[in-house]
Amino acid sequence: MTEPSTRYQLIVATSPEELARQAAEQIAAGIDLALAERDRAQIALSGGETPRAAYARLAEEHLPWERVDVLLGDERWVPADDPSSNARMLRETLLAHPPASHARFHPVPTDRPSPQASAEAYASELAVLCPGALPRFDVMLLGLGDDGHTASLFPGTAAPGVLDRPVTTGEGKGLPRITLTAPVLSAARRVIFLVSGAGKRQALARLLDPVEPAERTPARLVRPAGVVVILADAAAAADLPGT
Ligand SMILES: O=C(O)[C@H](O)[C@@H](O)[C@H](O)[C@H](O)COP(=O)(O)O
Repeated sequence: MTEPSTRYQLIVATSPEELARQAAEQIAAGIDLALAERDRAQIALSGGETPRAAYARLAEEHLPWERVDVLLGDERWVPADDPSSNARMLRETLLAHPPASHARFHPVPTDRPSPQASAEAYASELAVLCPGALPRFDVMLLGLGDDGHTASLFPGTAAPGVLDRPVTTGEGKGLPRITLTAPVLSAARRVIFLVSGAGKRQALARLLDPVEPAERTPARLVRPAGVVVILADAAAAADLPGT
């Protein structure tokens, strides 16, 4: 039986400021929905460069941030103060000032003796924060690499094929990594891809192509029950029909 096809909602922003605003609004809406039903919300955010402006914009949202658990969808296995650390990027943007700095941040523990030990420690923390067979995040913000990866599920590596645990190790762009696995990305209540730049044009077109194999574009492994929101700028969306 073929998988039911994932439904995508594409929103094309006409400026970097609008892209950041749209992303902040989508994340804030997911948090609001969660907090209307439960005491706390858990969000998983992407690393890389694209989301910086969105996180700076999100930091201004007046939400009950003390009720929000902020985590990362993936992390480079580097010290917390390393320039390539996603945790460092979050501390410089979203978590730099109130009100968002009142959120409870759970960085991937990259201070363990090995990536595997860090992955196990992160999985243990997840089991407490999101109890149940599979951690279910309220919001999952994902980036898209020009090679079709998302989080640290890189094509040609083992990580995209790890389906029996919530966290695994991987490698990408020359760095060892810790990443949530495809089942966790897909279990999220609200999945948002944030994609910017002409360099992502082919990867975005492949992500939206129903016959694109996930082996070549691991971002296609993200198959939530609900609609996947794709926030893109005009440069990334240029090849898409109707844009
Ligand atoms: O740790 C990471 O590198 C990210 O989580 C990764 O999945 C990122 O979202 C994409 O590589 C896009 O990165 P840019 O936004 O820098 O293009």
